Amino acid sequence: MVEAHGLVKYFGSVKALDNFEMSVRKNTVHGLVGPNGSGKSTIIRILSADLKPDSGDVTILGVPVSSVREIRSMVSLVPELSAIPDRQSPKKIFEKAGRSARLHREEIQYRISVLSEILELDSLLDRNAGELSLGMRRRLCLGLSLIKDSSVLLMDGSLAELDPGFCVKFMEVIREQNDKTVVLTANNMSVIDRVCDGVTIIRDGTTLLNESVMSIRHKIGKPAVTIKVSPINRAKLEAALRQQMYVNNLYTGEDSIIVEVDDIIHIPVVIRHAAAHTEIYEARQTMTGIEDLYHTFIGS
Ligand SMILES: Nc1ncnc2c1ncn2[C@@H]1O[C@H](COP(=O)(O)OP(=O)(O)OP(=O)(O)O)[C@@H](O)[C@H]1O
Repeated sequence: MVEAHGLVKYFGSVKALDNFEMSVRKNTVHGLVGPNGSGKSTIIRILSADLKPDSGDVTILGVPVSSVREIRSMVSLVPELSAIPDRQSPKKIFEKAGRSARLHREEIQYRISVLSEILELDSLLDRNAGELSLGMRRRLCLGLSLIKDSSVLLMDGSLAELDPGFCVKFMEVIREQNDKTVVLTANNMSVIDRVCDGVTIIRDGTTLLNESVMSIRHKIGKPAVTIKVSPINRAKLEAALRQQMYVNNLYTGEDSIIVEVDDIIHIPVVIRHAAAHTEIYEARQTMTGIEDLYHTFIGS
């Protein structure tokens, strides 16, 4: 549905995206997670046809992002908080957004009533937006992206300051509509674990993992060992481990490897195997889970 392949983007001499890859399935909520400065906003800007990549292919529902007009009609970017005027009421702000989306008056009023109920803003519609709490202004931003009926919602940090219970409920409403795909960015895995169907982990503009959250969850609870190893012979070690019957999965981070095994008794065997190939700096028994994977990948 959203496909990004071999994306490269420079800002002057800064390489913000370096061969970035991402696949997002239709009608899913997909998280893009990575440390500060890893390239998340750059990707969101490219997906919203606000920024051109230097090279690579990006399509949304088969349409290349270079078809700016078509992409903008399919995609809605949740506005930043700074786009909310303090001295106008949420109702007026919604009405203005509805008119910009060329909706009829009745349609605008209908959408305001539906959205304000979903966003629990009904009792605040006539207040000045500047008097609303931060979370309520965030909800208003989400509502503004929903006033027109777009197939793709892009949320760049838009769930910050929102309580987790609301985020889960909100995404359920989006899922029930059966025709919306969400790409959201986050700096931590808790939001991904709660609301996403798929996740892409990015570091330094490069994709480290693109997988469904379900398949990651299936791995939770499986015994694993995280080993920090010397780079010498590391590739050979990884190839050798992949050959072992007792190794279920192997994830490679910058300086460590997570080896998921079928039974806890195989953990010492993995460590012996690793020691035969290269120097081990640290070995820690873990259970594979979303948080573990993330920290291994980004090296924190
Ligand atoms: N307009 C710009 N001009 C110059 N450099 C930029 C510009 N936009 C982004 N960058 C650089 O590109 C890299 C990626 O930035 P980006 O904003 O995409 O990261 P991010 O993952 O969204 O970060 P954060 O989590 O802090 O919001 C950074 O090194 C950043 O300094």
